[in-house]
Formats: sequence, structure tokens, C-alpha cells
Amino acid sequence: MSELTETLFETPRPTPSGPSADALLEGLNEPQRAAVVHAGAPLLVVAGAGSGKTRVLTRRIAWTISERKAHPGSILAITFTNKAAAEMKERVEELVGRRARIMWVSTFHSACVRILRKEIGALEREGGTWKSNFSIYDAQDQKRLMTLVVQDLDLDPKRYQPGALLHWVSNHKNELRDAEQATAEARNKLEETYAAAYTLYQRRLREANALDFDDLIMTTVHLFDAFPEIKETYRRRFRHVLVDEYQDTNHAQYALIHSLCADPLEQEATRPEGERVPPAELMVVGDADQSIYAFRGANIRNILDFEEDFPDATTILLEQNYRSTQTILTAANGIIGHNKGRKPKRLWSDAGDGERIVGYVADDEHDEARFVSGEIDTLVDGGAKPGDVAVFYRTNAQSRVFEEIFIRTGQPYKVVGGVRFYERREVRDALAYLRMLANPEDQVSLRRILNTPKRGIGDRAVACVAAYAERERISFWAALQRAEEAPGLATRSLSCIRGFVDLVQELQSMVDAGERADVVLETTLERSGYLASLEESDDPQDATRLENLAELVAVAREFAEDPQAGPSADPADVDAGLVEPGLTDFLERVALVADTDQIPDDPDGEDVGVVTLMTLHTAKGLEFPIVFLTGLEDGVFPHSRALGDQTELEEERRLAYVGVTRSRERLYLSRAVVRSAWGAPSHNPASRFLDEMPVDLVDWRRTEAAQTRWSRPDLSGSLGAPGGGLGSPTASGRRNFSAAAARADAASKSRKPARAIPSLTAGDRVTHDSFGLGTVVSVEGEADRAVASIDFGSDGVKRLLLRYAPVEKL
Ligand SMILES: Nc1ncnc2c1ncn2[C@@H]1O[C@H](COP(=O)(O)OP(=O)(O)OP(=O)(O)O)[C@@H](O)[C@H]1O
Ligand SMILES: [Mg+2]
Repeated sequence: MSELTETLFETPRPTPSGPSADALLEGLNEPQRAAVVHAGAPLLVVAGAGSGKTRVLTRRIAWTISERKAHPGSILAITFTNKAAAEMKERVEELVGRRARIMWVSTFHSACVRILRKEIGALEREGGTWKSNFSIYDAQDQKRLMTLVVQDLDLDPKRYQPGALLHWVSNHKNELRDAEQATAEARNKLEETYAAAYTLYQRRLREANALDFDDLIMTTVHLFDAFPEIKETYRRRFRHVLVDEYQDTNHAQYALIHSLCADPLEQEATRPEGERVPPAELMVVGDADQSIYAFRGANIRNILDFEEDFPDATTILLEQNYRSTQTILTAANGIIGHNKGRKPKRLWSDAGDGERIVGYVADDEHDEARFVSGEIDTLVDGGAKPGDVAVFYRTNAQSRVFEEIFIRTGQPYKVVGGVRFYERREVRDALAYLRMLANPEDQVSLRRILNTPKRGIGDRAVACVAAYAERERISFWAALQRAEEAPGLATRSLSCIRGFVDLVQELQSMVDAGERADVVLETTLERSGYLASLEESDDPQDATRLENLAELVAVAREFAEDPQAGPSADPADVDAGLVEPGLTDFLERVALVADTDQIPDDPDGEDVGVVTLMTLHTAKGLEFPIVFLTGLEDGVFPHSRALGDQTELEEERRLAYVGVTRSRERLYLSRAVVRSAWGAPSHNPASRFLDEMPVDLVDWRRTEAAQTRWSRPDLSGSLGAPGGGLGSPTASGRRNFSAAAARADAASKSRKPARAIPSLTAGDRVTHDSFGLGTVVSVEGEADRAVASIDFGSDGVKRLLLRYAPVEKL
């Protein structure tokens, strides 16, 4: 017997002391009970946040197993995250016992992987090449593959960016349109080219026996369509299908549910009556106001059209909210009420008004973090547990200031759904560049970035250089500089290595000149091509990476301007002049932060939990007694991208609704008057969402008028007169990190040449602070970008970026 039939026909072990029906319905209101016990027709539960949708779905599973005697193996429940799946499974097991373990509670992706591992062989027999041990390609793998496709098709990578192509392909897959269909539907040259890329990308995936994330769903749907007998197996198996967060399903996911649960006409026609399998019982729960994944193809219509898609559907509305105080609900309703074309809801709570919402206008992001941290201390002193508190922000990069203050104050915290700031790949890459510049013998850092971004120095070349270094007993860096002597190196690799060595020497000339850490960092990111590689990408993850790098530049800039600021400088050292804001000091500072970062979750073993930091997107479905919603500025939240776009603005508003409704008892709202990004402070107006809540709900601890607007004297110089550019498109546009203009703008403000750039031509005699006398061999580029090759005799020929090199013409 196969594993599948085994689980299907295994008799559930009797549970003598199963829960009573009363126990399963306990703590539910009337409509909630109705949803739990409903049998038969497809069921839609639509309701606002915190009305018990997830609780009802969980109880219904337990009820179905316990009271309706359904086999646990006949249950398929879909959640939005793996974490939510684990929690739901645990809860059902608590209610009905361990036999519940064999039910499928998972995300769409995990469920499809399970099905495909078992069934994809059918496609193989049909001439496809996927085997059941297929790999799953993540965003990075996809990017690499699409880059190769662009090369193979001889396309201009500037015009056909892999990220943009992948986005297009993903949209097609979410709509279940395969490459053939995309090709047939192409209406112009551009679309034909995109379709050709899709076709080749798909062929390469097959050759690699790999599927990307979107394929997992699309392939399962196609498999069910192509092999009715396979679909039949799963239709017979899954008698109860339940989907949480239905508002965020895309078309492919909808089709999958439909194919498992709709009444199939073909079956009616081809099978004798006795053999017909009645459709599975379907329950979906959701809230159109919480749809926040349109950028991943989520289609709000799935929930709005449910009654049309499943004609005999029953709909149950839940109106009582059990999570939040009335004050919090009124604020949430005030915000979401500004979205057009939604069905109004009457969400109410009998938890009473509770505490007023607390508002705080901070001078800058540090002041905001200090406020949050101070307030948490007060709350904990008053008896709250750190685990009761969550801090939300719009983008991952915003976590950094909170992390730093928590590290400094010793407040244990965890970042959910994201890596801690200093552990993020792009931040580590950037720091590896700096470490390598400060110390070229740092082989680990050097090798980390040697081919990052890709610059044609492959593993083979690295191995040759490493072997040569070993043989000659010289450092890896020294070996790189003498790469032409390394045996076995291909000419192409050699020239790539030469380019890299030139780059490093150029950048080192800045460090030698004592240039500020932020300037070194920004120049490095730019000249190494690291920024460009992220900017050219259309992968939303790379946009996040850019934001994180902007954040790192801001850290370095702050350090350069005020070494006392930040988490670990000892003011005594600074006063004694011991801390010089050079690159090495900056790296040391960062290393300390990253090290103390390793705070255990629960140091004392007491079950008080830790403060949770997360983005608003990750907060979906969760709840906390105390919530801090930070960065409420137009251009931050709502995100700058959404400011001119009604549809995107409405999605941001739904995100605000999600954020506010996570809170059970206390809600804090904060914004910063000035916020730094790419080292350039931007002044964003208050988030419009603040104005959308009734004013009397918020108790403003501090308002903008009550404070000095320009707390840092250096800011006025870079932003113009105080108040200049308030809320102007440029100010908020600075949040848009992908805009090269904004970066250049920021860069021009933070970088000042160390000295006047000497105007040199070949043959000029110069003197260099470290290398001494030299003769100019050649000069490339002009003005800021001028690079001179200078022969320093026994020190060899160096390529120097004249803007920073301590070189004087004789
Ligand atoms: N009838 C009830 N009596 C008491 N508490 C309830 C009841 N129904 C739900 N709750 C509680 O209310 C809170 C919100 O419930 P739940 O998370 O299921 O809501 P939801 O509708 O899924 O919210 P969201 O839209 O945010 O996903 C939970 O703490 C839950 O235990
Ligand atoms: Mg829920």
C-alpha cells in the first residue's frame, strides 16, 4: 500500500476521552458556532480583524474530526505562513489529541511540494523531465538563471533586466499562463521577446530539474488538469478544505482550491451515479480590508466573488471583535473608511474604551527609538512583560535603530521574519569591502567580495591564486597583485583580477588619505558595481537590500560626524581624543555592536519573553497587548512609491489597518521629523493615516511645534533653510532609494573632496604621502572620476583616484 492509501484507509484510533461538543463550542458567539458546525455547502466567513476567523477555522477542524468523525487525513488546511500552520496544528492537537497529526496544515507552497514530490513523475512519463527530487529555486537562483537566459538570447541586459523579466514571468505563472500561451498572446515585439525569455527560462528550469516558487502552484494545477485520475485521488482524499487569509490568494491558488472543491461537471457526465465523489467541504475565511499582497499577485476578487464561484455558498459575517479596545477599533475603522468601494463593516468590541492611543513626534529616528525604548521600560516597570510588546515598521531597514538602542539598554528582543541588521547579506558584503580596504590581508573578507558583484573571477581562478599564494607563502592579496605569475590562470580571469586589484588600490587611496567612513563606504558601493547590481534588479528583495545599505551609510555618516553617538562609544575616550572617526574605528564600533547582538532570547529563563520587532507585512494574523507603530511619515508609511498612486495608497492603508488592529490594549503611534537615508536627512510630513483617525483618540505626548525643529546644526546646511523642502517631492522622493538622482543628491552632500583635485598629465612628477616620489604614467577619466596610474619606482605602479589620493604635483 502506498503511503497515501495507507493514511486514507487507516482507521483512526479511538480517543476514549475526546473533547465534548460543548467544550469545542465554548467561548464562541452565535455566528462563530454556526461557522464551526456548518456542514455541506461551501462556507465563506468574512469579517474584520480580530473577530475570531482563525479561531473559528481551528475549532472547525477539531469539530469536524471529533464530532463529525472525519478522518484527520482528510483535512487540508491552508495558512499564510509556516509559523501560522505550526500554531494551528498544535492547537488542534491540544483539542483532539495526537491523531490530528496526520492532517495537512500548511502553506499553499508546502502543500504543493508534497503533492508534486509524489506525482510529478506523471509529467515525466509524458515527456517532461521533472523528477520527484526536483530542486526549488529561490529568488537568487532565479536571478542567476534569468541572467544566463538574457545572455543566451543575446538581449541587452539594460533593456531586458532579469528582475523585470522574472516579475513578468511570475505574473504569468500566478495567472496560470504558461510560456506557450504567453508566446501566443504576445502582441508586439517587446512582449515576444519577454515570451521568448519565459520559454527559455522554463526550458532551463526543466533541464535543471528545478521549479521556482510560482511553478509549485501552477504545475500542481496543470498536473490536476492533465491527469484527472491524480486530481481524483486528492479530491477523494481531502474531504475538508479550509483556507485562512483567503483575501491574499492569487489566481493560481484559487484555481487549485477550485479544482479540489468545485462540483466537477466532467465527473458528472462520465461516472455512474454511485461512483461520484461529492465535492469536498470548503471553508474560506478572510477580510478584504486586510489584503496586502497585491504585489505578489493576490487578487481581492477571490473573496469578493466567492459566492459567484461557488453558487450554493453560505456566508457568515462576524461583527464582534475580541482582540482590541473600542479606542483601537475606532482608530482602525477611521483609517480604513478612507478606502473607496469597500463594503462597510460594523466591527465593535465590548472590551470598553481602554487607554487612549499615545502619539509621539520625534526629532529624528534615534529620538523615536529612545522614546519606544523608554516607554517599554516604563511599561515593564508597571508589570508588562517584554513579550507583550511589538514594534512595527514599514521596511526592514528601519529595525536598525531599534536594535541598537535595545542592545545598548540590554533589552532582549527578536526580529521576526527578517535577519538582524548586521547579519544581513548586503550589510555583511559592504562591511567585508570596508574590512578588506582597511586590511587587505583579511582573506575572508577579501574572498567574500572578490566576485561580488559578479566580475568574472570564478572558483577556478580563485583556486589558482590560492594555490599560488600557498606555494609562494604570500598572502592571498599579494598573490592577487601578482596574478600574472600564477600558473593556470585563463587570460580572461587574469584581466578580471587586474581590474579588481586596480579597484581596490583606488579605494585604498581614499582610506590612506584618511577619508571619512561614510564617504569610503558610499564610494566603494558605487565603484565596485555593488549598488548598480541591486539597482538594475527588479527583485523586490533587492530594493530592500538597497534600503539596508542606505541605512548603513547613514550609520557611517553619523559616526563620522559624531563619534559619541551610537551604541558603544565611551564618552571618556572621545573626550580624551582617543576615538578618531576613521574607517578602522568605525569597523571596530560595528564589530562590537554585531557581537553584543547575540543576546539570547530569554536570558533569565523566566517566561517574560522578549520584545518583537517586525515589518507590518509579517504582522498579519498576529496580536500583541502593546503595539508601537513607528515611522508614520508620508514617504515612509505610506511608502514613497505609493504616494502618487491611488491603488497602491489603498493597499498601504490596508496595511495600516492591519498594523493598528494587531494591538489588544495599548497602541503607540510615532513619527520622526527628520530621518536619514543614504546619509542624507529627509524631512517627511506626518503620515496621512494619522489625520484619518479621529483626533480625540490620540494623546500626543509631544508634537512638532513643541520642539526645536532642527536639532542637529549640520542639517540646515544640507537641506537649505529650516522648513525648506518640507513635504516637497524631493524630500519624500529621497525615500525612493532606487532613484539614482536621490542618491547622487545625497552623495554630493556627504562627500567633499579631501583636497583640490590635482590636474595631471602623463610625465608629471608628483609626491604621495606614503609612496613618495612618482611619475604619472597615464590619466583616465575627468574631474571627480580622474584616475592616475603613477609609477612609484620600487613601490610599483599604482592606480589612484585623484579625488582622494594624497598626491601633489611637483
Ligand atoms: N468568542 C470569543 N470569545 C473570546 N475571545 C475570542 C472569541 N473569538 C475570538 N476570540 C479571541 O480574539 C482574538 C482574535 O481572534 P482571531 O485571531 O481568530 O481573529 P481573526 O479574525 O483571525 O483576526 P485577523 O483578521 O487579524 O486574522 C484571539 O485572541 C481570539 O482568541
Ligand atoms: Mg486570523
